[in-house]
Amino acid sequence: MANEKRVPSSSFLIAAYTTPSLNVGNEAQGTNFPLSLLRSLYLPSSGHVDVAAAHAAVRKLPDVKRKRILVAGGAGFVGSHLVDRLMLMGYEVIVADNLFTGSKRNIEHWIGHPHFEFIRHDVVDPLMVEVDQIYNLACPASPPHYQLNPVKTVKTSVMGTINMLGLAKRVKARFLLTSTSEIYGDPLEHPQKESYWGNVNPIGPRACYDEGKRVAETLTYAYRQQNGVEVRVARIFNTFGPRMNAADGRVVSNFVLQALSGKDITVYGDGTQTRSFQYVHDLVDGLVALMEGECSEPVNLGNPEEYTIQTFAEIARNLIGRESRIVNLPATQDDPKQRRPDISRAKEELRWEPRFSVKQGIEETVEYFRMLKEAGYIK
Ligand SMILES: O=c1ccn([C@@H]2O[C@H](COP(=O)(O)OP(=O)(O)O[C@H]3OC[C@@H](O)[C@H](O)[C@H]3O)[C@@H](O)[C@H]2O)c(=O)[nH]1
Repeated sequence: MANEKRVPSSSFLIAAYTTPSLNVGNEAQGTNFPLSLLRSLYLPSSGHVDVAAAHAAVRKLPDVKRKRILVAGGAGFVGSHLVDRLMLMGYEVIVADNLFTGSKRNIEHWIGHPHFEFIRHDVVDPLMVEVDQIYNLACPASPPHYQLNPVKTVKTSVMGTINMLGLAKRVKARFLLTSTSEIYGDPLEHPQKESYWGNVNPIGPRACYDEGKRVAETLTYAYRQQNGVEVRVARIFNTFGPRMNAADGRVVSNFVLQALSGKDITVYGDGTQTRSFQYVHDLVDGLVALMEGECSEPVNLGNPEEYTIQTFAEIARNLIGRESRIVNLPATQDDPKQRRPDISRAKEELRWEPRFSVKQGIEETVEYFRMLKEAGYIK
């Protein structure tokens, strides 16, 4: 693969990109693939690519095992990585996405594949398709994006989840909700276990997302109880990686892009707030393990490696090796002060835990954004 021959400038990156044997996923769960194969789906290549002629090879499954899977929000950052994995595993995948924060570019390498279908669709409207499983990832997830139109964010979480659950009920599909660590709000318990009920300001600027996802969880268990729908709930902690929207506004893409351009690295507040960051391929492993497994309780999916935002800014600057200054801007309202998942349930029930360190993930992400810049996709 072309990118493995490149010699990136930082010694960290050299180590990461000359390890061709690195795999993602879990062999027993069929999610295992070489990292180099996944990279080939998101690292830009030079020149023009005939996408229809360039589909990656997918596993051949017998008809009875080839599930039909709907991924709502499948053109987004996490959704598109999930789609890659499900396609490579040999399933038939339908992506429904309104392309509000998602992008066709994230899935264009599957367009024209006989196992793949894209529907431009907003989940606030009902959808009827025959499927065996539904992953509901449809919702803006970055704070600046979800706060842009808070009413729409609530509608997407609530009506979108009702529509997807209604579909699951009608076609007897298993349903997975991607919930969030944000349902714990500004947590008074640390680290956060699934049994913690949270500390959410119901009328603050984050409420449209936090409360929207809390109602989505309520709806999920109500459909289970009332209609016998098979449900799964993932509470996703901060996730980063290739295909984050460059204008996303979340901390990892902001810091990496700022450091790559030699601009100021913007820490909101005093930087003592903490987050725990997981690399996107680990999350995808966890989502598939949850969907395929037997656990119907909510499950935290995150990497317990916790950093203050100030330290994280220093890591970004040191890793990328530019002369960026770290500057402190005003804190945002209701910003959670600490966040770290307790992942005992995921370990026990799904046999899942993150395999990428934050450092490895950041190296991969830096390389991704560096290549996007070099290819002229972003400034
Ligand atoms: O440029 C920036 C961006 C962000 N930050 C800070 O970095 C921390 C993380 O902020 P992010 O915007 O990346 O993400 P948050 O943790 O606030 O919310 C996230 O939570 C979990 C997921 O469900 C969602 O992806 C998102 O809502 C916050 O303390 C934020 O104030 C900066 O200091 N500078």
